[in-house]
Amino acid sequence: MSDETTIASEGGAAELPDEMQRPDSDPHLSNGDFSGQANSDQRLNQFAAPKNNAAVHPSAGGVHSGTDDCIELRRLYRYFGKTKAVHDISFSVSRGHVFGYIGPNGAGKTTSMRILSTLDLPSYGDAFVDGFSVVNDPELVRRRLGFMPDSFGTYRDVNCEEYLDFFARAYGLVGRERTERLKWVLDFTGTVGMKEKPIRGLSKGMKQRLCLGRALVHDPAVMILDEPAAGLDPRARIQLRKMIRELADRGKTILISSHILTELAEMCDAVGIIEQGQLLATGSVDEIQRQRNQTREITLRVLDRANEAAERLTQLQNDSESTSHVLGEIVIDGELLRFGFEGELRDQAELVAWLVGEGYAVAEVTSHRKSLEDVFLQVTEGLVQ
Ligand SMILES: Nc1ncnc2c1ncn2[C@@H]1O[C@H](COP(=O)(O)OP(=O)(O)OP(=O)(O)O)[C@@H](O)[C@H]1O
Repeated sequence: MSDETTIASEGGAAELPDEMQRPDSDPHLSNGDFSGQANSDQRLNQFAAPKNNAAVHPSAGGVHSGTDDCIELRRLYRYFGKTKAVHDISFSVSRGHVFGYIGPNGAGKTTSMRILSTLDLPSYGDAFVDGFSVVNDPELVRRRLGFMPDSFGTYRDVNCEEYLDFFARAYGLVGRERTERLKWVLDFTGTVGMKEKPIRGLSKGMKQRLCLGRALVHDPAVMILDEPAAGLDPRARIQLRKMIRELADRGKTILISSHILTELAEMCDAVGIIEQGQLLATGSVDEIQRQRNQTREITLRVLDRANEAAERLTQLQNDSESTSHVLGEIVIDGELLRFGFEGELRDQAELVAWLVGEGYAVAEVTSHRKSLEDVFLQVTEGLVQ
């Protein structure tokens, strides 16, 4: 996680080529309105401008992408001196989808999320939230976005309800609308029972719920969640996962970073794997697994003559040069034969049929692709800048 207070002093983009330089500023110091600065930089316009098929958003008077992409990163760069925290990242997330952002420590996840949340500016490129540019329309972005940072703020002495009420007021909610919204948020996040508790007395899981509530209080279209499950116990993680899926089913678009890869695999419609500021792979978990890894792990339970069956399989692999599948080394564990298998499901079915045809009693077949965790380890190299 980056330190918010260091942005202004360390925000140079020294390594970027001249034509890609953007004058830096601290968005906090500029009172959140840096659209003037961005507009004055003509070099930004090629990326801040709408796509060819873009339409003008009628109500807000700004620019809408005209597509169903609710989050879009377009050739995004963020350098801190020599550190390429984000280097030419582009991807988009469709409305109502959950996108998992996976990467090792220091990969650039928080940096990109902070840019999307208008807490930092890109060195080059742009990002769009519900069609609005974080560079040119940060105010419009903020109204559509709920950000859950990976650390809680410092409001320790207020209680949970006062905390949520403060943010609801800050977003301009008044009267019955505010009361009803707060009630919904407390209900949805399961924080009703602790609404009068001071924040300093909350456990980690309770704080995470409250933080999610804060991000939801103005009913944003887009949610950016930076490692929301960090430090939660298994039950709380399952509950959080359900909440996130439910929010997506209600039409919210969600970008979520996590180190708990199996969790992301279950919850996300698509994932992006990032390392050293670069996007190494993107797509649905299934697509990435298929692209990166044709290998399935197969386990067969062969009754009576497992050793002999293993020998015949190895012989078959060595003899037939023309087969479309490849068998890895076979590990024998009693009745179980385990091996990697590169090929289609149909090839696998044919292999099992052949064994049965040869008279072996194949009692069980299990086959699965490598997990997201395996693919992650295969794609990334564990490099740190
Ligand atoms: N304000 C800053 N000043 C200088 N360097 C920074 C700053 N913020 C981030 N960095 C650097 O940018 C790189 C990416 O950091 P970032 O926090 O985005 O990674 P991350 O993927 O979120 O990591 P983690 O999973 O550990 O939170 C790191 O090398 C980090 O040291």
